[in-house]
Amino acid sequence: MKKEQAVKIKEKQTFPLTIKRLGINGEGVGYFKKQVVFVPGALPGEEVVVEAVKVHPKFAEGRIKNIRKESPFRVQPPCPHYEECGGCQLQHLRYDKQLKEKRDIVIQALERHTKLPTAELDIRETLGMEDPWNYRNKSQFQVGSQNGKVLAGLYGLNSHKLIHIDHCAVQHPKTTKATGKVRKLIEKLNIPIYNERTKKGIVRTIVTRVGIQTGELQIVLITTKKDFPQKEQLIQEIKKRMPEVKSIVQNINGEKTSLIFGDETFALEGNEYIQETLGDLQFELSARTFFQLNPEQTVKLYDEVKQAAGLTGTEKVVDAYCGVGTIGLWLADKAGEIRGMDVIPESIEDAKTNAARHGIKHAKYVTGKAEVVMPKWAKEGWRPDVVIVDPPRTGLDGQLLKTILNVKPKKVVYVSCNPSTLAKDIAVLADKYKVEYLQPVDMFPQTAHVECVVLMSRVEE
Ligand SMILES: C[S@@+](CC[C@H](N)C(=O)[O-])C[C@H]1O[C@@H](n2cnc3c(N)ncnc32)[C@H](O)[C@@H]1O
Repeated sequence: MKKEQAVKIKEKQTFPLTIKRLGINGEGVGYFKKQVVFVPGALPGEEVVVEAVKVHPKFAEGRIKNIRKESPFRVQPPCPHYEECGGCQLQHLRYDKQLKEKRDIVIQALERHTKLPTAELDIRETLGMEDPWNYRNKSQFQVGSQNGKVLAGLYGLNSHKLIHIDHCAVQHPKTTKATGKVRKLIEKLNIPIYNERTKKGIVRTIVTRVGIQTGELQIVLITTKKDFPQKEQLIQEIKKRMPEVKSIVQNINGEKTSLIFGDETFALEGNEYIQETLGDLQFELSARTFFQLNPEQTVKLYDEVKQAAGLTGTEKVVDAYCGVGTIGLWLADKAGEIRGMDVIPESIEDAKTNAARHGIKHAKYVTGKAEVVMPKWAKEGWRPDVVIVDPPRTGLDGQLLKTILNVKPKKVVYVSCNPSTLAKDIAVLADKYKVEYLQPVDMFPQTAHVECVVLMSRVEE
């Protein structure tokens, strides 16, 4: 029998659509004459009229023209920048439903990339927040100027238009307040702002991180050059007006790049780091180091990792992609030995300091790529019992997956911030590792992001 051909949607075509689910980026997903259509802002169960704005060979992107039947879970987004900003994708969905949809996003990724029977898997309810706002401990606001005014904020959704932000619904208010004060000082002192178009000027980005428990603030000025007019004045003014700032740091990025940080970082005033507390542990955080953005949820995430690892006090543990060593140190009282690695040298320095200050002697940290360091340890005959991985969104490198399969740890605990790469990596390990359970954790309420802790145990041979 001849296969039915999908009808091609045309650009600007308008058609009705029933939204079936949310896609990985939080967009509504529906099917029009067998073609998949992604519609930002549309919610499952809604009947919408959409206009096709872009047609690709395998899918189309649509824009809501009107909503014929609204989801009962649709709510008014509280943030005035929500429509144009693009930092959050789900503010228009009631929070308890966000948690359910995030679990569904994980299930969809597993169905797409693995052969696992998702209906039989233990996929737990997403762990959410009591108060899912103002949780982000770090802001990275681009700086721009308009009619002599200095602006600081984020680039708009799919655009290079800078959205000036004074209040952000998911940022901790201390970060936005501090950024606002620094922005005003830069304006007052007439310090040249970097222009994205002409590639001229000095100040590119203001990064502000707060220790939510300690109250300490760090300001990082990312500039194209080391020296600039009124630099000393700016430092003195920040010191005078913002006593809670414990660290003023400069990072130089003179490249024509969209990367935020350059390679050179140094303190201008105070320490190079701030301190933050998680549970009973204290951490030093340098400017370029990764530290979880939502400390309240981080405690839940790390407790889940600890429970999944199920250590008894003797095990050799790898904390791969360790950042400043947080996960390994969280588990240290139950581990025989911990080895961690990260590509950022400052993170490894912080990890060593953090271990030393807690008197943890059985943790060792090295700078390097997980996919290089793990095979080296294996070659030296060091075999871990438990491997914890917490990679960036790109997931695990093929070489690391191979090494895990070769060294045969009893357990792999996978902490993932991207369900697609998580599912692809699970598929590679699936013959030798049984997925015991998946625990989604909501580290980023109001966005489509979902974190997951997965326990996999080695199948007996
Ligand atoms: C999601 S963060 C996790 C950090 C840490 N586990 C935590 O909870 O704070 C990922 C970390 O992986 C590091 N990284 C990126 N690529 C890497 C690689 N190939 N090998 C080792 N570390 C890497 C980054 O510098 C970052 O610190």
